[in-house]
Amino acid sequence: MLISALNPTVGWILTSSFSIILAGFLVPYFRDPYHLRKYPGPILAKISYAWLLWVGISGRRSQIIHKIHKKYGPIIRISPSEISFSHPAAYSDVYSFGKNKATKSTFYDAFASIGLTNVFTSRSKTEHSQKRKLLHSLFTAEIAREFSRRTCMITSTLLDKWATRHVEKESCFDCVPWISFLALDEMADFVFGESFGMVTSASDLVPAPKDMRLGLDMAAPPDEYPTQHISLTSIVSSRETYNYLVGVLPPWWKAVGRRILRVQFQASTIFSGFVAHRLLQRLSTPTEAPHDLVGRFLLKVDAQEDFRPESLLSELITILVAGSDTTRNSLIAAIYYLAKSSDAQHTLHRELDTHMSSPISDITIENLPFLGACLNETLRLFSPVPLGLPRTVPEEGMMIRGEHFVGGTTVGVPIYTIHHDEAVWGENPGEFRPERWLNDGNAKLDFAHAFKPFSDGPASCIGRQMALTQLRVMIALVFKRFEIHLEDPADPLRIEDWFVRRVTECRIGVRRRYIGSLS
Ligand code: HEM
Repeated sequence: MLISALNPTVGWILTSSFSIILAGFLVPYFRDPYHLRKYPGPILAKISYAWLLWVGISGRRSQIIHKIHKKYGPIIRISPSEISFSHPAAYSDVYSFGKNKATKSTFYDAFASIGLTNVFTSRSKTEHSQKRKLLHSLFTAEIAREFSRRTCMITSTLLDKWATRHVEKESCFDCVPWISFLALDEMADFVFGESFGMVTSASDLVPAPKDMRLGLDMAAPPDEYPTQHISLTSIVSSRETYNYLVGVLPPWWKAVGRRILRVQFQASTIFSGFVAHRLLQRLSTPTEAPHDLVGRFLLKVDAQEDFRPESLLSELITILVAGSDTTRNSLIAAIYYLAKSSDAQHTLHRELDTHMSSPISDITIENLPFLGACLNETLRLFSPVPLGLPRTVPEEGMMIRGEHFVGGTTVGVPIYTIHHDEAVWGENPGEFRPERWLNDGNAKLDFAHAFKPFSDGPASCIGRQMALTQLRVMIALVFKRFEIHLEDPADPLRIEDWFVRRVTECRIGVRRRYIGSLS
């Protein structure tokens, strides 16, 4: 009003701009192309993608969506085109195998590295199942068991370092960087047959090509171009932040997001160049009986003429991150919960002392009930991948929880929310209670329908066996060797929510229980 009175032209421009912007939000809302107007949700979420973006940026998406479900009910609208379901029964409707099931949404496009799709980013069902078939035999339970010996070795090196640096000095420390080194080293060993050496050097600085375009040139000899040292853990974190935030944006805003998040986008290129460099080094040292993923992959595709190293590179970029980020944060969470609950830690100590042999045997580790219960409870309570993995309803539409959704609608069931459902887990789903997983002989435990840390169906986690074996071994080794306490028992676990929940700090103290290393 004031501006109009002062200058009618400025006032007119402002009023018109405001009306156009408002119409831009309200016209799609009233046109309702996805027939979602009847579903409740925050008003801003119904008319604009800004709400979901804000929730993403806040780093608290899982808690906010969980709260919104409590407020508005089991089926809510979280963006103009997206619906979230909180009932565990919706999980199989959305994600299980089936003819007319939903496919991955455009959210996954942001995760495509070097311009090529991989098993994680393929949205076409046919392409996804081809890629999945090719990788399937590289992730068997047998391979996971074999790899557990390497996990033992690398973990024991880390625990030796803790013993000399922190037990002797009785000092508390942040275990996050250490466990980041451990998880990345293990994944490097699994993929390339050799760790990045981060645990040994107690540093995340690794050599990468100075010019990433050269690194990505699969024809360039890897040892002939100049390198620089990069901080691998910060590069991986920046890359994940970028992928997640650009992923949340609607397709026509993704280009803008890429410009705004230039620095994080660069991290993505640097990481791709680094992995390409490692892959080229690995390809230049052939082995006859390979025990790494690259070697096994090459044996498989040997007969195929159309093999391109770039397509293997694209898979490796994803596997290295998917396999390290998830296990790293899960292990830190397990350490935190056990350090906080002295009863649970003592029960675990007793079980490990009674049954765990040295050298560590895979079979004993697999059959330790309390260890298994601690791991399940961590994966439930922490929920390493917390969000409703976004799926697009196929053209012909689909039924979810008895409701029909039209083609193009995005749907998801937040894993964090079903992991905290009071109807399944009881009154205090926010508590760490490993006992809930132990059958006392009376109750029949039936949590499978509401326990989905690795998701379900054709795109569920391919590394599930690997992750479970690795985590069991690492938790067992850590607690066989040390008694762990939190520096400040009142400290909450500091978490940021991205695609994978990220622990930002966890300060602990360690006391020796066992002299020598178990490897
Ligand atoms: C605690 C550890 C882990 C958790 C909680 C976890 C969780 C998940 C989840 C929920 C998905 C589905 C994602 C989606 O549909 O968008 C997934 C997919 C995937 N995970 Fe894991 N993961 C873990 C460890 C691993 C490991 C160790 C590897 C590899 C070594 C791995 C490799 C993958 C790959 C390649 C996919 C894509 C599969 C596909 O789309 O077909 N993950 N993971």
